[in-house]
Amino acid sequence: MATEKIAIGADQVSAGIGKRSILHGITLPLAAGRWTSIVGPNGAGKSTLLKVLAGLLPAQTGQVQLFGRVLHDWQPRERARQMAWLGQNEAAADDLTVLDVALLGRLPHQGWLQPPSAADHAAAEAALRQTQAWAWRERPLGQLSGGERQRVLLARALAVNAPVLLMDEPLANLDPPHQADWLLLVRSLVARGCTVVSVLHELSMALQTDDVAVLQDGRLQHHGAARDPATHRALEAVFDQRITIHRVQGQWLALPRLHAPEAVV
Ligand SMILES: Nc1ncnc2c1ncn2[C@@H]1O[C@H](COP(=O)(O)OP(=O)(O)OP(=O)(O)O)[C@@H](O)[C@H]1O
Repeated sequence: MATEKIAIGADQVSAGIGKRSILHGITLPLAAGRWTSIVGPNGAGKSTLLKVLAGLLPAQTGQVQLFGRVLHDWQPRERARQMAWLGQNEAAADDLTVLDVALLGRLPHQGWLQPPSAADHAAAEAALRQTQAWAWRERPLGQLSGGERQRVLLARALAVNAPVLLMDEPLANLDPPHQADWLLLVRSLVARGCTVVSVLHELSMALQTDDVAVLQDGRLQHHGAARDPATHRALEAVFDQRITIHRVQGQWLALPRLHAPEAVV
């Protein structure tokens, strides 16, 4: 990894909220053109780490670099063009139409008080088509189901056309076919050089990514290739051996261990 170009990386990052310390000395360089999932038990600090990488929460010590430049040295608009964000349970104005929501992803490309250009409309349309949400473009966001809404918010992030895409629980509310579509979509973005970082609870989905960062109690326990047995052992360990990882029909799957580990023969 040392010779690879790093798109975004945390260097000795510690962070917290109020007086609560959440992340402790995390160093996580993420190579350009790779897809990394951040996984770990509830409360491990996954969302907090993603927010620090996005610059939405300041690091208390250490720093985050985006394409070799410290995050707070970037101009906000310039940074917003480089890095798109899809948060968990994102608030969005329910009376905006689906098309207007997707166009919000184009704000970093627009001049102050400038209306969206033809290029902005084309990018929003392409993003909505990619998530199969174009047919709803005139509908208010508030009238959509949870999964439909998620696909529109994903389109808003895609419309940015940023080289780095950070997503917190992007699969929330998506049905299995749309989860599979999302996997294929992200694969195609990564094939075109995009760097993707996603917090994923669904371990079998996380095992489809290139690399896995395993967090526990605010510390990075492991960072390695999704196919590496050492990564599988790290995952089983942070989940108290309550899951096991198997290869089934060419894919790695995490299965729940239904008996306590000591009872397994
Ligand atoms: N606003 C907040 N104020 C205080 N503590 C917080 C706040 N937000 C999160 N925390 C705490 O920080 C820790 C890490 O939270 P975080 O949301 O990053 O975990 P996570 O790994 O994403 O969890 P989950 O898998 O449950 O989504 C948790 O113990 C949580 O209770």
